[in-house]
Amino acid sequence: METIQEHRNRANDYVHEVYELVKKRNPDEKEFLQATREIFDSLRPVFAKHPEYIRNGILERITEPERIISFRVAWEDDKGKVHVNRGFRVQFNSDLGPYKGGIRFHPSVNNSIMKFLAFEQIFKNALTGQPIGAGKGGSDFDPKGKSEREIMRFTQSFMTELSKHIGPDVDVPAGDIGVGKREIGYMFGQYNRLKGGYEAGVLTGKDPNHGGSLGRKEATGYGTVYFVDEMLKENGLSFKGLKVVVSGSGNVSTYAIEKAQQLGAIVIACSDSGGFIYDKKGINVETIKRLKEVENKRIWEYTKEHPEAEYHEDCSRIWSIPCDIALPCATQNEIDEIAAHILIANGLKAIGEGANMPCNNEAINIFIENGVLFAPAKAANAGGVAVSAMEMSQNSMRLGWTAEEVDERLKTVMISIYNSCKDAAERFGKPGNLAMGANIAGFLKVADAMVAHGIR
Ligand SMILES: NC(=O)C1=CN([C@@H]2O[C@H](COP(=O)(O)OP(=O)(O)OC[C@H]3O[C@@H](n4cnc5c(N)ncnc54)[C@H](O)[C@@H]3O)[C@@H](O)[C@H]2O)C=CC1
Ligand SMILES: O=C(O)CCC(=O)C(=O)O
Repeated sequence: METIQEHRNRANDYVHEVYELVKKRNPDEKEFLQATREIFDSLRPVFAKHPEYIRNGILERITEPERIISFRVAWEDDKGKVHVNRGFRVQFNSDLGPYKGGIRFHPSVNNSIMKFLAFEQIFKNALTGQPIGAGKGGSDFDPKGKSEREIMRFTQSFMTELSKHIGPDVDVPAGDIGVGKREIGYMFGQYNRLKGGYEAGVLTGKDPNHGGSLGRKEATGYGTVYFVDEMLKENGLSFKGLKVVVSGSGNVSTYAIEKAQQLGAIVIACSDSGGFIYDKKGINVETIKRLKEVENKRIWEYTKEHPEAEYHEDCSRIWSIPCDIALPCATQNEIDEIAAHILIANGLKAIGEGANMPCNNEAINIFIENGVLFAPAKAANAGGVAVSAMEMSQNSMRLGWTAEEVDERLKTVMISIYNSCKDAAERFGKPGNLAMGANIAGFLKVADAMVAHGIR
């Protein structure tokens, strides 16, 4: 009989050994290594209790994508000049369903960023309880400054290659940074043109007037706020009257601002990659929607209509504004240890990750050690992909649910994810640590499926 200590030692050795292997195999992929490190640190108690996962090589397998597709995307600009970008789709894990995850168009896109995003998606998608595997894709194409027609031509060229690798039961992409319902519309049109039919379930995040689900646009931001609200309630707090800072002003940020305001919060700041606005009376979210969704303008233009608001360059300084709740909803690694210390010194009570991996691992530890309520991305931003899975269901059934019905289902999913994280954290000896709870609860679901499906 092995002692508990022997189980622990074996689990630690296993985690250490596999992490070294992952590092050796992916030496230059810093975002991917950051994401795997964060998961690995949470899973030690799981391997101490479940040696069968060690026997089945789950960590070795779950950190290697099932498939990575990388391809050339050539397109012509309005002046007839030819450009070449690189396209990616990382099909990471299909043990729970078809690969599912967004497409990002941003100049920073590379193998490491695609892999970290697809890896995070494994655990997030498992937490939703819906039958979806994990993937992510994108291109280093920069949509900034491109004309409508250039975006259409690029997107069609991107889909011409991607279409060979996706399908409603194979891989179902959606939007992410730089990809909204316009780009999804062009991709959907091109996919169906190439296939010679109409496969509604091949993409989600479509326009609700053309095969999409009501409520998908709002789902990630609303879902983040529902999750944080549940966490606040459990700790005797609520959004009412609290000051909130939200980074970004895109899809996730806008609807996080809207829902936080509906719950009584005063949202005092938001940003874009150029800088941030500070409006101490509260941001006018309708102005943000018009500026960003309709007019495609920069955030500083807000101050033209709201002269009481201040604009500051350097978006990273948004975290020096004193607030009770921070909702980072823009991009990865926007909060480091310095920003974390500033937020805490200014009285931060809670943080909800709307973006993927917006806090680095040091910042997460600092928040948790200092008693800040921490809602981790894999759980808190899962509302978007959860409603995407609902869009897939509606497409299969060839019917559409009302916005109220989708919102009710979203709320139920977010509360259920909260409870799964809370229960897993308690069961594995770290009550209240939702980051660890999310990693463990998501992992257990996928690991059991991987054992059941055999070594492959
Ligand atoms: N769209 C979705 O349903 C989901 C998105 N996410 C994540 O949420 C984050 C935001 O995605 P979306 O809102 O869809 O993208 P988006 O393209 O609609 O908006 C991104 C926003 O962030 C701003 N931004 C970019 N870099 C910035 C920086 N360094 N500092 C401040 N602002 C910056 C942009 O100007 C823009 O306002 C990403 O991490 C994405 O992976 C996560 C789950 C689902
Ligand atoms: O809705 C989806 O399929 C993808 C959402 C996504 O990319 C994410 O959760 O990060």
